[in-house]
Amino acid sequence: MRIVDVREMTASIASPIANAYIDFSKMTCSVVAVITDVLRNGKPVIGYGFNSNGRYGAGGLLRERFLPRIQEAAPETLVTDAGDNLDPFKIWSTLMTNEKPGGHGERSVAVGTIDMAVWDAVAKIEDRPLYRVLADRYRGGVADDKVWVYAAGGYYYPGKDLGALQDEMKSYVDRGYHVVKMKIGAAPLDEDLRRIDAVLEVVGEGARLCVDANGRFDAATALAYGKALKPYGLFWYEEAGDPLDYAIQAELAEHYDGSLATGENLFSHQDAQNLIRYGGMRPDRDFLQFDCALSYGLVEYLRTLEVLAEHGWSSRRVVPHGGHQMSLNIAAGLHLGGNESYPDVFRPFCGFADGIRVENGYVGLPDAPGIGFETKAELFAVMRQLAD
Ligand SMILES: O=C([O-])CC(=O)C(=O)O
Ligand SMILES: [Mg+2]
Repeated sequence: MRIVDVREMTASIASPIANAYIDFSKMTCSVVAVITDVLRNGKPVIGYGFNSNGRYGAGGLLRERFLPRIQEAAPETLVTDAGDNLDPFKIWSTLMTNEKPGGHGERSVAVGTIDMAVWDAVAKIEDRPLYRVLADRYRGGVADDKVWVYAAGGYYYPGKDLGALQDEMKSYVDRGYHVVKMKIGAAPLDEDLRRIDAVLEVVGEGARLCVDANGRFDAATALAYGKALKPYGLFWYEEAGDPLDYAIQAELAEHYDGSLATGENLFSHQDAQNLIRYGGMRPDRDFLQFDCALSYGLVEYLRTLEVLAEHGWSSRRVVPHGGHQMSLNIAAGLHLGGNESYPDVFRPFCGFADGIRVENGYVGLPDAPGIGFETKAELFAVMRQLAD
């Protein structure tokens, strides 16, 4: 078998929401299709991927550098030795030819998007859901049949008052979520505390709420928030300082004894290792949020999980950013702790299979081959444009 074409396009995920660092008024997302010559029901098997959210589409990198490397490679160098399926590891090495180490920048987004499409194709060619493929390859055949998810939202947007924030959070609880997440850091501390109090009126105890500062705070502000948040007993306090400032993270961990979470803006296993070495993260209570789509894909994620294991971290402490079906498959197949979910924001690149409801904070996965994009009509309507 072989790859016959790789295509990309840029889709908009613009909306008026804002976190403490950016608004999403111009946010875009790359979508990639890997088209193979394998036929199912007379149609070619196509793998799809997209680049999660928070980093813009990587169309320039894809068109100028990464897709040509696949197109120019001898087809037999991209498949398994038996020649019966794509080999994500060989494709990854081809993509990374003549790339220096370090300074990971956003090429990791381009590679992560292609990697997602490759794994979708691999599982479709095996005619099985990706999480089952992963469990067989890496976890002795045992997949989790449901994944813990939390509802991420609570953004700032023009005209949004406390009542609207409460309505939003109540609707997540009504839809089966047990834990919700809201943004902090775009307002002064006292106003954020009023927002937190308002959300807790709706969701109940602090253990059902995460807060996310999106890397906005300097050390003093991170600590001041930490002090004010402590009595709430929150589920976690996320990305307080700059994601690459491990000293802030470590200092916060010394003073804040509740759970911390970070990692969505770390894009390689080396960066993950630096966080573990220097960021003061505690394997008994903290959470790691690396997002494969932003960080060189699942091939690299496997290396990241290995590094974590070497440092004594359980894969159950990993709860990826991004709320996408790829991470949901990885969570179920590789025994992560859960996955983010965006019930409402980033449409249509949010949410999971149509018709599978969240129950008591857990969501199941469809039995469809691949990642399951075809089970999410609104998203697949965008992706399939690349097939025509
Ligand atoms: O607002 C964003 O950039 C998304 C984010 O941090 C999250 O989902 O944790
Ligand atoms: Mg975040």
